[in-house]
Amino acid sequence: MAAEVEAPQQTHGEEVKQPSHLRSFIAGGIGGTALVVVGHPFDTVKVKIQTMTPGVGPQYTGVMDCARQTLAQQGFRGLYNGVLAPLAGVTPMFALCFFGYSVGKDMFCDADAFDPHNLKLVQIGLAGATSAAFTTPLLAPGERVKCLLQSQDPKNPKYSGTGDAFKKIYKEGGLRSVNRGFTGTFLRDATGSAFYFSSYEYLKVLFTPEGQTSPSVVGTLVAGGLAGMLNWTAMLPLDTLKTRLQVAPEGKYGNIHHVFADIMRNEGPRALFRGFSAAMVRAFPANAACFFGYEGALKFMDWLGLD
Ligand SMILES: CC(=O)O[C@H](CC(=O)[O-])C[N+](C)(C)C
Repeated sequence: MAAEVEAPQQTHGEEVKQPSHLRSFIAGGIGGTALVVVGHPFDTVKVKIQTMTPGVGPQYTGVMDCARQTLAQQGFRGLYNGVLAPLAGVTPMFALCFFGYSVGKDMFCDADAFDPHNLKLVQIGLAGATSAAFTTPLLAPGERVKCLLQSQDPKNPKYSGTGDAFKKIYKEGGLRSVNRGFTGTFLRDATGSAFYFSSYEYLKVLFTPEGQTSPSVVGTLVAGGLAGMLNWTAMLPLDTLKTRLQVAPEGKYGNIHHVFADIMRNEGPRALFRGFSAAMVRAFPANAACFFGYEGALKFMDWLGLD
């Protein structure tokens, strides 16, 4: 059942070598750094548009206008405001995510699961979903605080920053409150990661020219970008449920089923996909960069002769 990690696999006469857990961890961290470096300006634009108040402060007509105004007023640095926090959080999170995927391959993938002529996408998807077990304990409390800070009233903020929010939430409801949305975060990421990794492996094979073992740089970028978009398409409804649960006043909802019932009753299913365009605009370039960084790091470790 378990895939022989690092051992070349005989698949229709072709060798498919999977990176070890350690190499996956390192390359995943580098992929995560690339994701933040490329994705952060898109995130800045998204947050500026989301938080724009009609008639008050700067007004933007759309994504391009917001990017243009920010560049004109603050220069390139303006698009990278606040980049250190995601860099510190996302890099280890992606290292754990790719490590978890590697562990998942051992658990769910047959030795020939990566045979390019017969990819076992369900097995690869299960391996991808496994990554959520590794990232959720780190991510869920971070998401709870991030969502509270992003959604609070800027004129009457309850929290002054990340540390303050952690302290106040803990004081109000202990660890249970800090971890509110844990199950939602796990379900969201397990679903997204199943699509993320299985679609990436599929597209990687699709874009690999006959007789070669890997796609071109453009092939890797397109495969990564599309995998990111599919990840977000699959996870967005769960992301909406998780976020609503995490920012709700104490006692409003018991779990994401209650949030789902409430949304269906009062807003309808479209509300589950709110923020879709903003997520897509960021997803392609950010995840293209992520897989470019990941594959590049693996090649670099090969070149250095590191096992
Ligand atoms: C929510 C999230 O972190 O999605 C990742 C891609 C992205 O755009 O940040 C993918 N994954 C869930 C596999 C970490």
